[in-house]
Amino acid sequence: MFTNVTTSFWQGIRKTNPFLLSKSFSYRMNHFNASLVPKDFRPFRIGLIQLASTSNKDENLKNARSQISEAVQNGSKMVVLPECFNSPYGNQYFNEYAETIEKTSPTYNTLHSIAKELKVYVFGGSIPERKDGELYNTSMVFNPYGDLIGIHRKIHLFDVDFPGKMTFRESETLKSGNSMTIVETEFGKIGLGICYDIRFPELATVAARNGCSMMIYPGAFNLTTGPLHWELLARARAVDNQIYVASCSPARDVSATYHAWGHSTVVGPDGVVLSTMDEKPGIVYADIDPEKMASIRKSISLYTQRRFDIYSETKPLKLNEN
Ligand SMILES: NC(=O)CC(=O)C(=O)O
Repeated sequence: MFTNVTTSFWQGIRKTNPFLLSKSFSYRMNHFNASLVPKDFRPFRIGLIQLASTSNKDENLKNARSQISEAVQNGSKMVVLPECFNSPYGNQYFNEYAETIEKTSPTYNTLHSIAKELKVYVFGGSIPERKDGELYNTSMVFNPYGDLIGIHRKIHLFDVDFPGKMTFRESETLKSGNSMTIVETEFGKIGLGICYDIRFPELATVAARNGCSMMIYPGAFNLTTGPLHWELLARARAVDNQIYVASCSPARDVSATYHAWGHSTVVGPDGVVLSTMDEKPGIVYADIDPEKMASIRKSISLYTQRRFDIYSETKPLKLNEN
């Protein structure tokens, strides 16, 4: 009843103000809890491309194009590719496959043209990037006009040691990025991290406090860390911040030197897995809905209950030196 009265009041006003005829305005007017979500957040479908990456870059780029095309035909307005989607993942490959980020480079050129032709936001997984004599693990984001609207260089490098199981030291070949990345889209602001970045909750929290409705993480966990933490971390970042989280992995290739976990996943702002899959090639779809975020934020009001007076100051942990 209350909603009807409000709606007819605004319908009268809209006749006199063209701005109020905008899609954006009517979406917000019809959504009772819109004040609980970032003001630019709109509904859309996302498609995570769990690509079967090989050692053949041209083949990977062709395959990415055909999978993105399928995702767009199925209604995706935003697509995500996996970490190192156009090369094998490993220190021994980064230098050979690295590209500079410029219009003539094969991956830039392909992602730019896919985005433009298919009119879709492309979160281009990541590639080994060469810049000023250094190598980075870098993600490019293109809007539906084909413009490059974001570059994220993996901040936290994957240096881990599980004795007898797996050891990986990205820092042997890569340099770490030095800045956070938030891209502005017509569906709202999206924060971007690459794989190991998901383990650092501050990144997602700062992005969420800066108006991001979603974090996207191209990633390639493995058969040791995947079953342990892949889903847990995506759900944790979502529930901590009451935002959407999407993690996009390559499909598993048991003939490669690194075996990706797969299981690309989208988690809702309530921490529940919305959509996921196994380790094979495929596409994970999810409908991203501001109303769902408003609903969980209304039920559990973390945003008004935080006690910054108690814990706003954070300092690095001091460990014993010996
Ligand atoms: N590959 C990564 O960067 C991270 C990973 O596999 C993990 O954190 O586990």
